[in-house]
Amino acid sequence: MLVFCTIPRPFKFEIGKQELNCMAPPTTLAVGSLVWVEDSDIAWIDGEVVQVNGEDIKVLCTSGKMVVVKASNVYPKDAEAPSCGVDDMTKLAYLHEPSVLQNLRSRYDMNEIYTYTGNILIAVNPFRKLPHLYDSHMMAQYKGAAFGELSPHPFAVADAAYRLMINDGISQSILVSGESGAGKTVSTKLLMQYLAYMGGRAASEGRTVEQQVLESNPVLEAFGNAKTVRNNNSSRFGKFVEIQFDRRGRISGAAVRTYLLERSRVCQVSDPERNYHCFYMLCAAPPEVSSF
Ligand SMILES: Nc1ncnc2c1ncn2[C@@H]1O[C@H](COP(=O)(O)OP(=O)(O)OP(=O)(O)O)[C@@H](O)[C@H]1O
Repeated sequence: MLVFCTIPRPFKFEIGKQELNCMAPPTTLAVGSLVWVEDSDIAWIDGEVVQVNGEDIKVLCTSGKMVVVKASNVYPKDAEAPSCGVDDMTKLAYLHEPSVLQNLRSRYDMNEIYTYTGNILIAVNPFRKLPHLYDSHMMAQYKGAAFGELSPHPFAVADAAYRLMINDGISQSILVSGESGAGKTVSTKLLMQYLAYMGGRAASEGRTVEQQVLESNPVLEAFGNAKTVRNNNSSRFGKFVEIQFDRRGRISGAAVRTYLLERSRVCQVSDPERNYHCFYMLCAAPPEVSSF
């Protein structure tokens, strides 16, 4: 059995600063060291230490600005980090917030929206369609490939879970987490699409379970999704998707459990947000459907 759980989170950088600091090797700051300092406009900016005066560090930023910051607020920068980033952040010399963000940004600039941190997949929402990433050719490539062998991808996560389930005979779960609009719903659909590909039955066998699960999404979204300031199709409920497989690894059943629907939205919506899609669909439907 495979389950997915989508959990909306408040906006927060996933890996806490403290935790990351612990992972960074101790560094000595000296004149000439390359560092990251916090910036009110662009979050983090890199620069070079030009003066060390006890706890006070003077940094010449790449923007040309000179700042004085406390040594505890300065993070070392890896001068040898590849400009195209790394596909697994455990390869970074420093695993602190600016280094992680810089790596994600470098990859994003090259249309690489997925990055691993060990066996965790980080997805950066591209806010545009990238169909070549998800076609059947791509699914065929990930089928049976060792985790980490190909570029980071939700298909690799789904494939690893599927194979663990088949080989070890133990149920697997995939947790999809992120702030509103991060791409949880899209990622979950991709995972389901891949599992339907792996465990699906031939079209000749009639309307299959995986088809029914994928087709249930628009209905669930009509009643549980709404436009918010962060996302035009925001899920206002948590979702627990369970997919059951038979011994041969073919999908035999599925269950979708929903919880914590934001019920107050039905009677109270603040502009420019909207009520649940189903109400607008009913109003837009031809009279014979809406009077049904
Ligand atoms: N991998 C992707 N490729 C292209 N567009 C994406 C991708 N992921 C997300 N998007 C875009 O971002 C929008 C928001 O994503 P999604 O609805 O999955 O967010 P969410 O995390 O489920 O948000 P919420 O918690 O509000 O429901 C999608 O409607 C889609 O337009």
